[in-house]
Formats: sequence, C-alpha cells, structure tokens
Amino acid sequence: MASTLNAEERTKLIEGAFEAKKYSYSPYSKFPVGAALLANDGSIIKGANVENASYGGTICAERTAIVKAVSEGIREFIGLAVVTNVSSAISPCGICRQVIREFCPLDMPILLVPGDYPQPPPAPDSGYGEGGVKETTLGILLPDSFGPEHLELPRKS
Ligand SMILES: O=c1ccn([C@H]2C[C@H](O)[C@@H](CO)O2)c(=O)[nH]1
Ligand SMILES: [Zn+2]
Repeated sequence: MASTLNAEERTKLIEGAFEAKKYSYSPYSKFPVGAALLANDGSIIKGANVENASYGGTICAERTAIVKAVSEGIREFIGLAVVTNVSSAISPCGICRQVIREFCPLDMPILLVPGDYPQPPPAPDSGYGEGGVKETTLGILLPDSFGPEHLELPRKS
C-alpha cells in the first residue's frame, strides 16, 4: 500500500518548498525552484537550485535537498515537495529522479506544488488535489527503475 502524508506533514512540506525557493540562485534560467524533504524523524531539509556560469554545473533543488540531508546523516525520507514560480505542477528532471531513487522508497509521496498555491479547488478526477497540488510517487515518475538493490544480485562469473 502506498504511504500517505497527514495534513500537518503536507503543510510542512509545502511551506518548506516555498521557503527553500527564496534562496534559489538562478540568474541564468530565471527559473527558481524549491524542494523540501520530510525525514522520518519529522525534520524538514530544504534545497534550492544553484546554477553556474558553466551551465552544466547547475544543481537542481531536489538534489540540493538530498545531498544536504545525506551529508548530515539523514537518509530516511517520507515525503518530498517541489515548487517553482509557474502555475503548473513541475516534475523533477531525469537526473533528480535517479538520485531520489537512491534514497527514497518507490511509494513515497511526491508533492508537485503550483507556484500560485493554493489554487481554487480542482475539478474532480483532474489528477490534482487540494490547492492544485499534484501528488505522485517516485515509482510513477521512474518506472522499471534501476536502484541500489540491483547491484546486490548474483552476477555471471
Ligand atoms: O525539477 C526541477 C527542474 C528544474 N530545476 C532547475 C534547474 C535549473 O536551475 C532551472 C531550469 O532548468 O531549474 C530544478 O531545480 N528542479
Ligand atoms: Zn533535476
């Protein structure tokens, strides 16, 4: 069964993502992104995108949050929220999906928050929830994925 977040956890994640976005360094794309991770101890770890004049050096908000957490010894996560300044729900890029895969369960809720949250109530069955938030999971975003457990499989000698 997919894991779920309670209302308090959702609020913490959404507020954390908006706070994180304030510190985005995105002079090139002018596309600020904020991410917040909820750890199993209840702590929130925030990350913003950090760009570079050598564009390939850019680090997305999601990876900033994960690397901050893991490098401080936090590795168990129960939720992630991402927000940008656009009014649609923006989904993590491919590189971030694979990095999330390393540390987060496939059924972990991922909240894609519109920049103008809260939006008016969405139409039923639109795929959007409260405030226009799209809730998904890593398993949906990255199906048939490769992960750490595959390196433990028996190998041909
Ligand atoms: O999910 C996403 C998508 C994009 N970006 C960043 C990378 C770059 O700084 C800017 C434009 O791609 O947005 C993120 O941080 N997360
Ligand atoms: Zn990314």
